[in-house]
Amino acid sequence: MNILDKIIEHKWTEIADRKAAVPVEELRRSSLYNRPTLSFKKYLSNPALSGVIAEHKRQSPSKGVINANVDLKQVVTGYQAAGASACSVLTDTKFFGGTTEDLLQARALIQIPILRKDFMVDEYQIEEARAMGADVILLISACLTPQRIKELSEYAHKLDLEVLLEVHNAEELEGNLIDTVDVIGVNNRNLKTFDVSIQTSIDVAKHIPERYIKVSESGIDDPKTIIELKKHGYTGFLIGESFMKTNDPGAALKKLVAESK
Ligand SMILES: O=P(O)(O)OC[C@@H](O)[C@@H](O)c1c[nH]c2ccccc12
Repeated sequence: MNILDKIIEHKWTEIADRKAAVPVEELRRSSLYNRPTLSFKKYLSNPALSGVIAEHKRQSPSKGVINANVDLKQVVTGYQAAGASACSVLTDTKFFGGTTEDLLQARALIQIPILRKDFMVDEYQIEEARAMGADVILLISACLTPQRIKELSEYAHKLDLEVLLEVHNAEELEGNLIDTVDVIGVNNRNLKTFDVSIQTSIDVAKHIPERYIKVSESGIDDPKTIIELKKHGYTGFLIGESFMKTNDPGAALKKLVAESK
């Protein structure tokens, strides 16, 4: 079993436990559930912002512990102050060391869109994302059928959440270009093997229709890479590790953005 299969297998157990602990009606009663959401697309296309979706990530299955002493407040407020277009917060606990509490805390601290970064396979998780104060969810093509991507993204839209569709190749893109998907992200990291190559974004770029904002995800740590990706039409950059491994992630973002202009 590859790592993605293991994560998804565990997700179903986690979802069953969470549904039993907190019924969906209770999620819908939470104070953040009806807040007006922020448009991820709008923030990503604001030229006054950097295009960076800056990620809060303590650990990952591929890198182990990235930063054991992170202070979430310093990280997310630093990202916002440095011009992040949005913030991505990992909420998966078992594999990434994130929590629901992380997203709730981030929501209370920043005013830019927040992506709930998790492995979404069930509508209940979208309800949770709404109740946590997220604005956008991630749907990963590598672990969903086109039919499920359609259903989950329509569900997200009904709750006023936008959708970042993650693909890793042109085949995954095909059949998933539906109206309720808002932004296309190309993951440079293969979630089954952990291989990282920026070439993935370059290869897939030409298959993405013009109407979508293009985001390149993972393994970005160098201004030259951003400059190269921009040439291929990318205006969004999802970056975690290279910021999180420093003791001042906001400053690292500011430096990378300044150098890639
Ligand atoms: O830390 P990096 O290499 O900058 O990558 C960030 C982000 O792209 C990565 O965390 C990610 C992209 N897609 C995912 C899906 C699940 C978990 C994590 C991810």
